[in-house]
Amino acid sequence: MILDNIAADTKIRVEKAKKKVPFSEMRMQAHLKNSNTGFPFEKMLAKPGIHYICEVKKASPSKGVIAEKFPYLEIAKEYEHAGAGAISCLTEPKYFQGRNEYLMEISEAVDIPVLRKDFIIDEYMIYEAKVLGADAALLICALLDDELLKRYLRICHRLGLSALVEVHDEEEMDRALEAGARVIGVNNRNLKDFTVDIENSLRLRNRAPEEILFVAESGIQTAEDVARLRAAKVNGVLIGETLMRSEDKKAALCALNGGGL
Ligand SMILES: O=P(O)(O)OC[C@@H](O)[C@@H](O)c1c[nH]c2ccccc12
Repeated sequence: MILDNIAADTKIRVEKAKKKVPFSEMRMQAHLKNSNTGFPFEKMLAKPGIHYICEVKKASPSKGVIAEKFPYLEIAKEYEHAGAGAISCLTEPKYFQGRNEYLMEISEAVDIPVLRKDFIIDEYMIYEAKVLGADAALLICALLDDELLKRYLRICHRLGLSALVEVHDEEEMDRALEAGARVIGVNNRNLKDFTVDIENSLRLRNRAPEEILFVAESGIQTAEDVARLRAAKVNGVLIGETLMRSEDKKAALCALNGGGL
């Protein structure tokens, strides 16, 4: 499966990174940063209504290159001005053409929380996320066993980073809850065949208790999609491709929100 290949490549990437900045050094740098953040990503999602996590993504394994022109800083600022609640920034280089620098520069340039979107398979990447300026990091349930998931959640929270724990089905949802996830994202994209179905989020919504912040991810294209998720009391929607392909991000976000934001 694609996820196995990405995980294998990510492992090689992390080993290389550790040669430049060793683990102990990265961890120390992360601990030098302020951990008393108040978790702005979670605070934003906890406000009433539905919130938009807008993704800065050049390419993906399912779609190839999405944005030939990729002025990532401008895109991030446009999202912020359009009313985004947070920005999701891909840092995976091979499959998504992301870069750590994008995250670092974007987090400097905007005032809203920034999520590191990557395939975290080593705690080094959590410390790195903190050093790069992230407010939140994605933890993909399918890549981590129960023990690691718990451990990585604890590391995130100690650093003042929120963790968006990504699940695909009931079993992973239960694992995420058991591990102590405070924010759960349901990915509507099936990573085996790349089909997307927002029913996945709608179906899993009620399996998480009220106090858990809930994000619907992937394949969100229309105001009707957002309206259905809003009605299901989803706290946030993570949208990439639809916005990346829109010339006018503000107009696109307004339209998705049903006419205004
Ligand atoms: O472009 P879309 O279909 O709106 O999807 C955004 C986001 O959900 C998707 O990029 C994503 C969801 N989970 C991921 C994990 C890794 C990389 C990317 C992702």
